[in-house]
Amino acid sequence: MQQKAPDSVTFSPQPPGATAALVLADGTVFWGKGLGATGAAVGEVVFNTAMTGYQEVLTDPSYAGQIITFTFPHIGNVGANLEDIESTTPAVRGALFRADVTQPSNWRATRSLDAWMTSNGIVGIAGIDTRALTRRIREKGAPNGTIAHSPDGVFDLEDLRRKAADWPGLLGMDLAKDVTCGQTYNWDESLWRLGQGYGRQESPVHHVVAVDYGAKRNILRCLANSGCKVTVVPATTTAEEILAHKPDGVFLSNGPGDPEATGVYAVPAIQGVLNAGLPLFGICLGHQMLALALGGKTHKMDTGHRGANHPVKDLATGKVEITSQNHGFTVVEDSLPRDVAVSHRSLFDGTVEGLTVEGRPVFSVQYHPEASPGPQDSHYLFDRFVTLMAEKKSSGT
Ligand SMILES: NC(=O)CC[C@H](N)C(=O)O
Repeated sequence: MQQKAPDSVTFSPQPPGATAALVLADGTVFWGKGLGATGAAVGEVVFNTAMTGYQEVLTDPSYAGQIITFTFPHIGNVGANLEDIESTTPAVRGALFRADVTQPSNWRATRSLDAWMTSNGIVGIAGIDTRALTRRIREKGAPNGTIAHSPDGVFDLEDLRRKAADWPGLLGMDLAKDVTCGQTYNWDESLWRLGQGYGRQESPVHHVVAVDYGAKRNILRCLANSGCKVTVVPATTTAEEILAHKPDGVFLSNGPGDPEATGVYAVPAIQGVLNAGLPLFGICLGHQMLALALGGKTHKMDTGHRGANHPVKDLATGKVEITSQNHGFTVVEDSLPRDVAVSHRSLFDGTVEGLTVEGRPVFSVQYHPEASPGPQDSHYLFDRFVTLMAEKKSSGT
């Protein structure tokens, strides 16, 4: 959310030993101890309530343009490894922690979180009053802020404040273009992991084209493990190019930024795929852009959903799933055309969490059935997609 810069600000005094600061657009300063990369980065300050999986969270490309406040106080205890990553190049702008990051204690750790953040260019602060910051985000919405780590303890607070105030904010921002893949490739787990054929499907049954708006790896892995050959294509791929791969189904990935902004080029492609009658499955940004392609609207939430314990009701079965979430935009229910039904709903705030389309093999969810991190209650959705592809094939249409 863009904040208007106040005319003059009195900054809170720098405590002795403070080597990092989060400076919000309105001049509020949270002081702490720097870790990870040095320097400054601007972004929207959000919070995530997950108690585990910090490395997956920090590497989720959907966090491009955002600084994450971890509400769970002890982050970094199991260090960092080469496997628990959702992308190779983290897009997050910074990370805020309550407790100091200690030396890792875990057999899988190859380095400390601090060292891993440094080598990945992520600026961090420990010792932040994350409760106060989270309450502020809940009360006033996600502010724009600058995170700065300066080992010599020298800060130009007004410059940092102005950077935050001048940043245009996520509304209207297309960030998928920054995190999508540069070229088409086939998902192959063995390319990503050491060790032979880990999770590999020897004879995939269906061919899925996955449009990468900032896809988390575990989504591609879940598709592959459900029996799919997965061809990953860049965000700007047209409908004709997608259809030229002769897929059995098309998947629309998660991703950062404003769905309307990315939708400028993604929606025409999605509409082309819809017109071809192919089975289609969307997650998070993919869900939001599917809604746009069907004629609906999205809007920015006051407080987004970021965590690993969000209850969602499946309206068809009445079952409640505990879900992993990370989104700041949502589909406007009233904007949906008559043939589009809400299939899932958040039990936190009643917002739309899933869509189905009457008479078409098309569905989407706002949350993350691939978890990473989080519970796997919603994994059945990958099977649902596979079933739609199988039915389409056997109907011969
Ligand atoms: N995880 C996602 O795909 C996020 C979608 C979108 N950028 C949002 O914040 O709502």
